[in-house]
Amino acid sequence: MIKITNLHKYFYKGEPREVHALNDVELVIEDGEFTLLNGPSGCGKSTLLNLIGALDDLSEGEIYFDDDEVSSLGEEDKTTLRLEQIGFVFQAYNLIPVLNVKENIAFIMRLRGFEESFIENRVTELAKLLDITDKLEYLPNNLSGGEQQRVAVARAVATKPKIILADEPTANLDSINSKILIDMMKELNEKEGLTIIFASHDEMVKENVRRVINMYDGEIVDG
Ligand SMILES: Nc1ncnc2c1ncn2[C@@H]1O[C@H](COP(=O)(O)OP(=O)(O)OP(=O)(O)O)[C@@H](O)[C@H]1O
Repeated sequence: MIKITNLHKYFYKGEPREVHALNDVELVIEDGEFTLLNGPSGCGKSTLLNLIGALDDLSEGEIYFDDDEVSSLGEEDKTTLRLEQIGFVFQAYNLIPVLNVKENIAFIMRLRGFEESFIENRVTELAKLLDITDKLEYLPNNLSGGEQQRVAVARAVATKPKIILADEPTANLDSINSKILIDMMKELNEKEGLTIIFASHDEMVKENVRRVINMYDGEIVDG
């Protein structure tokens, strides 16, 4: 469970233009949720996702992963938390261009020292689920955007993290590929019990998630 209490985030753009990007956010996200942070550009979706993912420091408040309060962790523990418990999917795929699809999917598993036999099986399993089995030897540049994003999802879920944070994952995809991606993520959510949190203003995502958290001007309006 993720529990967020009294969360504020300020950015300093040089005095006096201080940005209050998140304003007293209170939120509980249960294990296994398939949830969207929804709202207009600038309302704070990415900021909230980055704080949940321990990619940025909060200004005030607490974010709990079960019993661990994230902001009180040292840098090393935050890195471990990110590596072991969270998978990230970004708008810009962020695949490693010199590694083929198989190596990209295996990347975090290798970083964490997983057994080669586990890695082989997991790559095969995910490639099947995400329909990229015939692309495993390709370099990312030779794939379509939809395929690249599916590789990014496979890489993010490979180590079986508890949570996937997906920031505008469909922003560069057409509607057909967006739907394919969302359906595949839904299947992963159901099959592997992953908690998935999207930040997006894509209607397609909105129509397919189970919970919509509406944000406006740094606040949670409902959801
Ligand atoms: N690094 C930063 N420095 C200064 N201000 C920032 C920074 N990052 C975000 N902001 C500001 O914080 C507010 C929230 O931004 P955020 O990117 O979280 O919104 P968003 O809802 O994700 O928007 P979008 O849908 O356009 O990605 C905005 O006013 C933005 O300009």
